[in-house]
Amino acid sequence: MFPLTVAGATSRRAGHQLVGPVDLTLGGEGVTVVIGPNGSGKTTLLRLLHGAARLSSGRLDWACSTEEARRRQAFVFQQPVMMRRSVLDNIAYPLTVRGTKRAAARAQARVWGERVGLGEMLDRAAPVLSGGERQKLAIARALIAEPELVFLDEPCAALDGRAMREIEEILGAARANGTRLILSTHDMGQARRLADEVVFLLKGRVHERAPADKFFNQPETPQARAFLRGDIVE
Ligand SMILES: Nc1ncnc2c1ncn2[C@@H]1O[C@H](COP(=O)(O)OP(=O)(O)OP(=O)(O)O)[C@@H](O)[C@H]1O
Repeated sequence: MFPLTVAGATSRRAGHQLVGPVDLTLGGEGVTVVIGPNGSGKTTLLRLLHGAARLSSGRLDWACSTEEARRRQAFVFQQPVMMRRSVLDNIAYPLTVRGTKRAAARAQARVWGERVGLGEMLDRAAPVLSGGERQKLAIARALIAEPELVFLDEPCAALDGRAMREIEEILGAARANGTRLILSTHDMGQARRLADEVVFLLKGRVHERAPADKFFNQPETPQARAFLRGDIVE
């Protein structure tokens, strides 16, 4: 499915350009972390790449058909939606909608639930989970169908250090397993820990893109330097 080639992509709403034009080529390996100030377009860009937001102009070309690419990717939303069923059934859901028999889907969900540290909670109702537990559920549910690419929009927003560390470990294991990850974060510590490369957005456009080492040690633009210092960048 890779590379994904994005050319002149824009997203407009009610006459306002939210994102773009964006030109990017994304290869099939590693972790891309999208950073930028509030409102710079991180969520919109991830949704555009995933096909969950409409392209107003420009192109988005996968190496395979768009339908095939959609089947091979998953998206973890900032506030994951939980069905009013057990944790186990929520994790199993992507398999059951793909036609896997219920018992097999639940057996596989048990494996993934344990892998993300929810082994003790599989029979609980999903809506009562804490924020960190919900994120773990959402990640297990995203990974269970073994997608090649997973988008995560602020996967650790409002989580404490321990929950963040656990989720980063899960993402590290997915990366080591060959899963391509594209995620947004406000947390520069997390960006440094996870990123192979950084895409820095400003006003809906890619302001700077670089390998993580280069971006964090020698950012090219004054805006990226200011952002990394924690200054207000608009
Ligand atoms: N459905 C929408 N209709 C109109 N404007 C929108 C819509 N969704 C997002 N926007 C606007 O588009 C811009 C980019 O928003 P987006 O949520 O992508 O930014 P972000 O970088 O993810 O922000 P944050 O860091 O605050 O989550 C913002 O100005 C936002 O107000």
